[in-house]
Amino acid sequence: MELSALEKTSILIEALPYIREFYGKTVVIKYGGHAMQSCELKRAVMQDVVLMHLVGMRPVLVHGGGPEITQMMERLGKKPEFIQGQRVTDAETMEIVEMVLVGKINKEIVAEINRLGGRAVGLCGKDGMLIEAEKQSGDVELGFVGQVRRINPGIIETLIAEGYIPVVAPIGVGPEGESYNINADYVAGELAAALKAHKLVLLTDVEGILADKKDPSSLLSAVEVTRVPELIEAGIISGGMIPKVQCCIRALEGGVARTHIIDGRVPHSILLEIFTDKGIGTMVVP
Ligand SMILES: Nc1ncnc2c1ncn2[C@@H]1O[C@H](COP(=O)(O)OP(=O)(O)O)[C@@H](O)[C@H]1O
Ligand SMILES: CC(=O)N[C@@H](CCC(=O)OP(=O)(O)O)C(=O)O
Repeated sequence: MELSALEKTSILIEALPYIREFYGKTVVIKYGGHAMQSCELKRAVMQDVVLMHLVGMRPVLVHGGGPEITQMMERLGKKPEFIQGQRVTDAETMEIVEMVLVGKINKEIVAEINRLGGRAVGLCGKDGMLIEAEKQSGDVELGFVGQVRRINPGIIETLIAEGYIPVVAPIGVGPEGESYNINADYVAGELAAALKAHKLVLLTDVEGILADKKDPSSLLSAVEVTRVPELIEAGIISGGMIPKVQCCIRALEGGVARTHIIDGRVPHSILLEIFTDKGIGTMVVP
């Protein structure tokens, strides 16, 4: 469908209030591996990020890449294993995780944003000591799975101030310089809190939080933080959705104004979320 010049102009004018609302505001976007399915979708996400930046927002992208890590492990003859949604990460797996996330996916995203006219810089938690981490505590032994000890957002703030779009791979650095594999959702929540972001948007492969996982029409458009424990207890929120809500809660506690879980399979879903009244997906609210 080709739009007329007048239609294009009116779309821009309708976006004005939203551009004004978000001008100069930091928006952290978590781009999950399951929403990286096709080249077209990847490009649409990068276009959204470039456009946000061009109209004066300050997007920061945190990416995952779980399915690609799994594929690479299988190619190298290793069997991926997950406990409570987290990858069991021995030393060899840690090397693979770092190669795939930092060496491959991070650089692909940076190259695509730059090709589209943005100026992206790729980082992992080791750069500027961005993500200080430690071995995850708990009953289960997950090897080099880490938890965030401290975010040092200085390097991100410097890049934003200089007009760059930071792209962050979720690898943390330990006291001895060792690498830790951290779920990208947790990194996004902690980073949004440390940056006092205006908004956190998590892109995933479902419509949002569903009351019935098999029924997309059961989408919960808003979920209050106080309801989350009972939803987890009842098995309504499970698996990969648990880190996502936890990450939203962490961000809200850290002063982030709005947190959203939206469908990354819908082209330009970030723009639909930001530039329309409708709102899509689930908003996690205090
Ligand atoms: N209540 C729920 N509503 C929607 N999805 C849910 C729910 N509970 C668990 N899930 C699962 O969470 C998954 C999203 O998490 P995950 O696979 O880790 O995505 P990503 O790669 O985007 O981080 C969904 O595909 C779905 O299987
Ligand atoms: C500890 C842990 O599980 N880390 C994740 C890191 C990548 C990630 O979070 O990717 P998605 O956002 O695509 O799920 C992993 O190894 O798969």
